[in-house]
Amino acid sequence: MSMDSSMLLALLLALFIPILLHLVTRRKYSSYNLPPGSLGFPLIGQSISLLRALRNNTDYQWYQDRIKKYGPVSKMSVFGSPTVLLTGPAANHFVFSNQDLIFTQTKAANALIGRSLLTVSGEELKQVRSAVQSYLRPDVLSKFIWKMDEEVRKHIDQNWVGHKTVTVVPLARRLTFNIICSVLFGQEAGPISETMATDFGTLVQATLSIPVNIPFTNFNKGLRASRRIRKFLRQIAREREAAWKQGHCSSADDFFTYMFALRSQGTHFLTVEDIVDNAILILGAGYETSSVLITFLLRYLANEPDILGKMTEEHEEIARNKRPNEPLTWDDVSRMKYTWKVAMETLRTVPPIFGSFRTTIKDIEYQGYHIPKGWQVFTAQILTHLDPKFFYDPRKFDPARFHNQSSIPPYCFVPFGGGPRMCPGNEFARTETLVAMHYLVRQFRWKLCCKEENYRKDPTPMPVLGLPIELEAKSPSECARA
Ligand code: HEM
Repeated sequence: MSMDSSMLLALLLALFIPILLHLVTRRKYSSYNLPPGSLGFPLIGQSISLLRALRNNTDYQWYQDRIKKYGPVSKMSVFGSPTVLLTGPAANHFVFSNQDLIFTQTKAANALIGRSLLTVSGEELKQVRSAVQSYLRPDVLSKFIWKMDEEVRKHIDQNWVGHKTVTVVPLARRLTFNIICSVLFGQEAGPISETMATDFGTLVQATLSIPVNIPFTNFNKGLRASRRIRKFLRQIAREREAAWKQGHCSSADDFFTYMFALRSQGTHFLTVEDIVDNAILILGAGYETSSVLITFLLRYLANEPDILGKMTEEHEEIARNKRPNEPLTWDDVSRMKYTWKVAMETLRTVPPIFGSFRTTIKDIEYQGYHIPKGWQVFTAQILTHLDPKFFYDPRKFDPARFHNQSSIPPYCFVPFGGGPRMCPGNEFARTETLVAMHYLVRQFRWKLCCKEENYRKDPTPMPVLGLPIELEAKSPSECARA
């Protein structure tokens, strides 16, 4: 076939496939009132266009263009499935709470993470969710706060002190990974996190890849990393199980022992393999998201001297009541109220997770439109976070808007999602972020090396250069207790 004729064929296919698909869909769902919009090409649909918008950080405009064209409910096709984009707080509530919707995971994530909270359903889901959530609840976390404190100080001493410039993204990732390993694995967390850090980066990177196992693809690298992580954690879990059975460790020591103790009480029936898979989920879900928050806090604060000043005062006041080197307590963290408002404003403007996907388990209706069984529904957090109806002057970075949180209508501020699948790690993220900020703002001043550094969402937000900053250590009298 000549070049011209193959191009002609490609052009004809490009024209006719969407038309054909449109006719097939129309026929199959002739009695349905489907939302407006187009499903685009089979499999690809609007995925490339949405991913490109995320990468260029133009996703808000991308959604707005759709809303202008089709209204607040529209159909499209992303990540291999017909999908309905729903917008606004009522849509957030619907997606987070409707019982006919189940959590959607990419096929790649399923293969990489295994049989976790994300893949089970019914009674088993309730049991696993409650077990995982109970390990991350405030009264358990309050016992681990000294570990977070220790990890933050060690990290700062090793990676920040004595440096004139640092690149924040890799350091924030390393810090949050070390903290989560320390809280999940207890005493021997150091070598565990050393061994798994690189493989986890590869695994997380592969969760949105095309799930075809061809050598050297991201998916293939992710699978190999996931196998190594699983083998390593399985070995540790087995050792902990044996130690626990012999009474050599207690349920308060680490996540594995805690899960074995719950199992012995009949709270859940997970195998060692399942417990390992859930540990992989918690690690994967927890470290990158929190590192985004710390990164963007540092980015905003570099340009907001008044906000940084108020925050520093809050931390100095807390430090004044402590002995030198005394670790932070739960009570200290509860007093970091202004800092958490600054963090919430950061989460509003740069939510680490771009949206929530669910899959319908039967035909459902939303605002008069039918959404067939097996389709996805999707909401993007940024749509309510940047809507001037809910947040006055939404592009302005203004933590004061969180002074009166009851003025924010329900389901408008949803960085941690909502409903029964709301992030169980929200308190964990809050605590580690506040501990990290306590030591950073008291020990350093910093300037952005590149004032106009853009960021992309890949799919988590990330400054394109990794946020290099110039550091200046505060004098000992300025940070006597840090
Ligand atoms: C700033 C940090 C964080 C943000 C913004 C965040 C955000 C989210 C969101 C939006 C969801 C729900 C997604 C949906 O509804 O589709 C979620 C789920 C989840 N998060 Fe987080 N997260 C953060 C930190 C953490 C941490 C530190 C952990 C663990 C220690 C964690 C563990 C999880 C788990 C296990 C799920 C799945 C829950 C389920 O399927 O029921 N997250 N997170």
